[in-house]
Amino acid sequence: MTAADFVFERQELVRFGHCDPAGIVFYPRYFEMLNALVEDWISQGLGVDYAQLLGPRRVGLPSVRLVADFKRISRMGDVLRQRVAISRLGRTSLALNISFEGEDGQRVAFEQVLVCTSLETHKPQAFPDDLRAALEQCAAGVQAHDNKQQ
Ligand SMILES: CC(C)(COP(=O)(O)OP(=O)(O)OC[C@H]1O[C@@H](n2cnc3c(N)ncnc32)[C@H](O)[C@@H]1OP(=O)(O)O)[C@@H](O)C(=O)NCCC(=O)NCCSC(=O)c1ccc(O)cc1
Repeated sequence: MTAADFVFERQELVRFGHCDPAGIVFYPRYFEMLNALVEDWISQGLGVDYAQLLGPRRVGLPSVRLVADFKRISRMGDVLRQRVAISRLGRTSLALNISFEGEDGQRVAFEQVLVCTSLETHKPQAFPDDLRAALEQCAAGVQAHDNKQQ
């Protein structure tokens, strides 16, 4: 995964409330950071309001697969660079690679698969048109960038 593959990036400060008595990030807090990152990418990066999607539009994006590799510890006051890459866009599913990095290198690497569902039936359904168009545009941007590199 190179920098050109990432479609969304931001920084998050590690706070007191993220840490355990050992003074390092407690791993469930990383999953909360991951969830917030994906919500904000969809709303801010893709321009599809996540609260509207889950609320009035009744579209869910539950995770069906989530793998985490914890490579280095993080402490209060660290700034984590958080980056999202699309590894596969299917009919109803979206596979992501997500990286949290500190000054010493990668802290956590996630592989996540989300599935688009109806919150009425909790069954998989195709992505709504606006979300699919934004995801396709995002993935195509990375592709175009990759082609330029070659
Ligand atoms: C989501 C499901 C309805 C999908 O049903 P399935 O029977 O698996 O559907 P399908 O077999 O048709 O698969 C659907 C797609 O997912 C893909 N899929 C399904 N499982 C997997 C796994 N394990 N790996 C990769 N891809 C998968 C599959 O390949 C299909 O892809 P497409 O080709 O792109 O269509 C069902 O798996 C389910 O209900 N799982 C439980 C989900 C759950 O409870 N997750 C944890 C809680 S969700 C959560 O925390 C949350 C946080 C924040 C939010 O905003 C929303 C939810």
